[in-house]
Amino acid sequence: MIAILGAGAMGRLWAASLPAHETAFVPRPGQTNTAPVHFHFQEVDGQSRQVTVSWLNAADTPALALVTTKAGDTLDAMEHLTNWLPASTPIVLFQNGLGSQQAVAERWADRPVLAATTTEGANRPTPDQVVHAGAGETWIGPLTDSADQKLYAVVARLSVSGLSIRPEQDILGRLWKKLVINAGINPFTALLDCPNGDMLSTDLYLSHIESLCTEIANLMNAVGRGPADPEKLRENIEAVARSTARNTSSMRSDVLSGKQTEIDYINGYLVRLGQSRGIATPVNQMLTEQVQQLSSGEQE
Ligand SMILES: NC(=O)C1=CN([C@@H]2O[C@H](COP(=O)(O)OP(=O)(O)OC[C@H]3O[C@@H](n4cnc5c(N)ncnc54)[C@H](OP(=O)(O)O)[C@@H]3O)[C@@H](O)[C@H]2O)C=CC1
Ligand SMILES: CC(C)(CO)C(=O)C(=O)O
Repeated sequence: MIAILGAGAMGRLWAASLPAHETAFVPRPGQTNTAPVHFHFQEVDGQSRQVTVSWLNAADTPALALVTTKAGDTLDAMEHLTNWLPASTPIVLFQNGLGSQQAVAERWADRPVLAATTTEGANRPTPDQVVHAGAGETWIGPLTDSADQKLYAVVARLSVSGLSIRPEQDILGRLWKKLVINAGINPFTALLDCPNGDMLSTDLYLSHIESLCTEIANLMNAVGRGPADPEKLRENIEAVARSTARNTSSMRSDVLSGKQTEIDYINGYLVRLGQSRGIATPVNQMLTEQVQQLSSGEQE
């Protein structure tokens, strides 16, 4: 049995892709409605099928747990999850950005905690519909000592889904690469309310991207994630913006649907890191504050 904490787009993608009856969603504390969850799942090729997923019950002892909550919900949600899980059960964190993964790994340092970064794309146009919008790759790697020996078994277990999964010893390195892309695309597209490709020609983007990349490179070099060259970071950001030109970024999508964004774990993480290292991050700070205002409805 694989427990999935977070029955949103990503959690449902995994539930639909793994063998039927092998997964169960973890209920929230005090949740009374434990009727199975039914939803329509649309595959990448456009075919649809009905999926049914049960809720975990007290008698279940999951062999693996996937945590597919948003970054900001993860630490609280994990408190509840760990009551259900044997101490040896591997836990895989799927959050974007950085900060939440390290917080979980520190809090549960004795448990096998792993992190994943994925380029799979899933969305939920209506509550009972999930669309697998794009096939990608998922990289999984250990965050705690006891996760090391579980890595290959976890990858094998999840590969049954048919999704492309690979082991990655330096998962924090991969998360950093994704963080750079998200930090350079997500806040601009949310503030400009535009698809990824359209930000590239805007004044907001053009007047800040050079300084943003310099701030990120300074941080990467300071924390041993270098050598990082601002010009190269910019090229990587722009290559992804062009290859996903018509996409709505997850941050723009969160703002449009009135959800909490993950800005605090993307540019906000970089601001906190800068504060702890004495490195100035004014552009990251400005973007973080503006997106926070946007999603709290304070912006005019
Ligand atoms: N969707 C995608 O294509 C991708 C997503 N990711 C990352 O995966 C993570 C999840 O994303 P996504 O699935 O899109 O987000 P969603 O908002 O669709 O799903 C998150 C789910 O977690 C639930 N949740 C929150 N708190 C708890 C809790 N305490 N206990 C149980 N469930 C809880 C939410 O419930 P409720 O809605 O009721 O609040 C929601 O159903 C994010 O970090 C995202 O960046 C990464 C790459 C691609
Ligand atoms: C790469 C990018 C920017 C694609 O939209 C993404 O990961 C996101 O939207 O969060």
